[in-house]
Amino acid sequence: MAAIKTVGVIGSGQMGNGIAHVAALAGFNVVLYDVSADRLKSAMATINGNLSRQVAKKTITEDAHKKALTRITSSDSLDGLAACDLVIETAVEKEEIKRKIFHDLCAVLKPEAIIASNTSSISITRLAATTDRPEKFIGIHFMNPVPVMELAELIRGIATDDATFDAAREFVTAMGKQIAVSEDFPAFIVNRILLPMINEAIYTLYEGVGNVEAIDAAMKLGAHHPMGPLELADFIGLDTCLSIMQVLHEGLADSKYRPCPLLVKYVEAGWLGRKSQRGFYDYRGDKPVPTR
Ligand SMILES: CC(=O)CC(=O)SCCNC(=O)CCNC(=O)[C@H](O)C(C)(C)COP(=O)(O)OP(=O)(O)OC[C@H]1O[C@@H](n2cnc3c(N)ncnc32)[C@H](O)[C@@H]1OP(=O)(O)O
Ligand SMILES: NC(=O)C1=CN([C@@H]2O[C@H](COP(=O)(O)OP(=O)(O)OC[C@H]3O[C@@H](n4cnc5c(N)ncnc54)[C@H](OP(=O)(O)O)[C@@H]3O)[C@@H](O)[C@H]2O)C=CC1
Repeated sequence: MAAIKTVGVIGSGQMGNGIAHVAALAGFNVVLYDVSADRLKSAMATINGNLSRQVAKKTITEDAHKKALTRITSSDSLDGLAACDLVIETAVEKEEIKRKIFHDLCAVLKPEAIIASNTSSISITRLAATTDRPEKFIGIHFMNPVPVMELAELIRGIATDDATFDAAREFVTAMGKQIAVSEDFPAFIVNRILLPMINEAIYTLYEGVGNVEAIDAAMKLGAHHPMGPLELADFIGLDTCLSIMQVLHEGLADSKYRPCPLLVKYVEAGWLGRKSQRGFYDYRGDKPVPTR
């Protein structure tokens, strides 16, 4: 299989801009695609800001910052991804949206290109089956924030071939990440363990066992988690948390994965966490304020 030089990233939200950032720093050419030009503009500003933060902390040089930015181009048309060797899909965690993206992508992408999904939970085999190349389809699950977290999970679908797996492993290693290989089960490894813990924290709040501050302090100070579970839920995005719990609940058919009704209500209200400035904390002021 030819070496990966140009990487497409679909979706320029927090994961898409993080993957584009780290791939460009690692020397890959990146084409960042999103449906809205405004979204792309704000993603490029975020990448620039995060690179500047690394320069200020002296973890990269100003020259590396400048070169990384020149390697990223943005496109609000899928045609912009035609020449990519690898395309990583990082759009919202909704299966029907991802299926439509893969259908449209296959029409423009060169036949030898690899397609990856950064999905947090959805079956790689099922997503692969919506493409014209299931053997060249793989799950590459980066963690948030991508520039900081050391891990990416690699998930083969039933049809993924060895050449695709090896190329994905080489790419992730070149990005400076460690790999954990997961079988294709709902939510893979990290989220199979992490999300039920977050969902339980929301039940703990729902049942009045503790308030937001007490629950987060308990897990930060009592279990040395870097963020409390409710702060982390806001950081991940409550829509994404709910989608992952729904995939676990439906995929494993066990009531222990039932999404907490309070999580459902927050998502229905459009309170999605940091990205909408309101979740278990209110982010509209100088510092986050617990809401319960
Ligand atoms: C849902 C899924 O599908 C899978 C997932 O990703 S689950 C989520 C997994 N992620 C986690 O669990 C994150 C838990 N939280 C943490 O590890 C830490 O709170 C944190 C690393 C995010 C921030 O750490 P902190 O000490 O509070 O903040 P801070 O000192 O400002 O930052 C530490 C580093 O992270 C960087 N950073 C923080 N937030 C960042 C962001 N959003 N983007 C890029 N870089 C960021 C900082 O630049 C800093 O870098 P250096 O160490 O090189 O100086
Ligand atoms: N958040 C996390 O901690 C992690 C998330 N993931 C996974 O990564 C993916 C993205 O998550 P995240 O970055 O947090 O989500 P965000 O909501 O931050 O970003 C999603 C982006 O996708 C865009 N989008 C929506 N529909 C389309 C489409 N049809 N084509 C292209 N782009 C589209 C959205 O645009 P708009 O807002 O305009 O709709 C938005 O810019 C999900 O599958 C999630 O499960 C994986 C690891 C960690």
